[in-house]
Amino acid sequence: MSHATNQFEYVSSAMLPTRFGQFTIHGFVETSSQQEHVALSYGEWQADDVVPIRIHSECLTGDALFSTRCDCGFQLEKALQNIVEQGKGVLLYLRQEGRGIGLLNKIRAYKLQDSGMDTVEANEHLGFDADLRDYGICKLMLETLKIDKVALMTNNPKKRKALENMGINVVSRTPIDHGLTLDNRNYLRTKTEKMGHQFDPHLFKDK
Ligand SMILES: Nc1nc2c(ncn2[C@@H]2O[C@H](COP(=O)(O)OP(=O)(O)OP(=O)(O)O)[C@@H](O)[C@H]2O)c(=O)[nH]1
Ligand SMILES: [Zn+2]
Repeated sequence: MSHATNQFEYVSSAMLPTRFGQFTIHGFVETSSQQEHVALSYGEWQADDVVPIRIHSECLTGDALFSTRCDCGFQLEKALQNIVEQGKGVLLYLRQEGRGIGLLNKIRAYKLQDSGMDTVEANEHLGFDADLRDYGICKLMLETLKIDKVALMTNNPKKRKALENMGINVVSRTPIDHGLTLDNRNYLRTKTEKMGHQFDPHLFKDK
């Protein structure tokens, strides 16, 4: 089965047992760039159901290498747990490393942050906007999985807006504020103050 749209294509699905439960992995490709993306689904739903989803942007360091410099790994784990606890849901795992600047540029940006810049200043110093991500593929992913209405796990209002602009019905938003560490406190504070992320400001009160 192959489902083509302008830019994205569904490729194939297979079972994916995980530490959290039995998921199915669905592969998609962005035809112009050949960038590969995946969605992990769990459980079953009817066409009219509100399905919990998490849109997660790739972070090799946080997702796979146990970094505490950001909150990504913690959020990824929590999202999969939440989905299993709710009995159904989908993780859309988008390969937009470093908010779209790529892994090696993220390492360059980290180096600048090591010498005092914040995450936004570092991106700008390298000549990038603070956030280059595109959520267009989510539409095909959700269509392929027969989902119209979603309960979105995020702290980032831009993701909600991106989905709504594509005609997806975002019925609710749940915060996913897990993974505050001493190493990422300033980073999370910058996301809240400069990028509009909806973290509880009390999290950053000086200890
Ligand atoms: N350019 C850059 N990217 C980063 C940095 N730290 C984490 N990232 C990337 O940021 C992306 C995750 O974005 P976040 O801003 O943490 O969170 P979000 O996905 O917008 O929002 P939530 O849904 O609330 O998690 C991943 O692709 C990470 O690789 C950094 O300092 N610089
Ligand atoms: Zn990260």
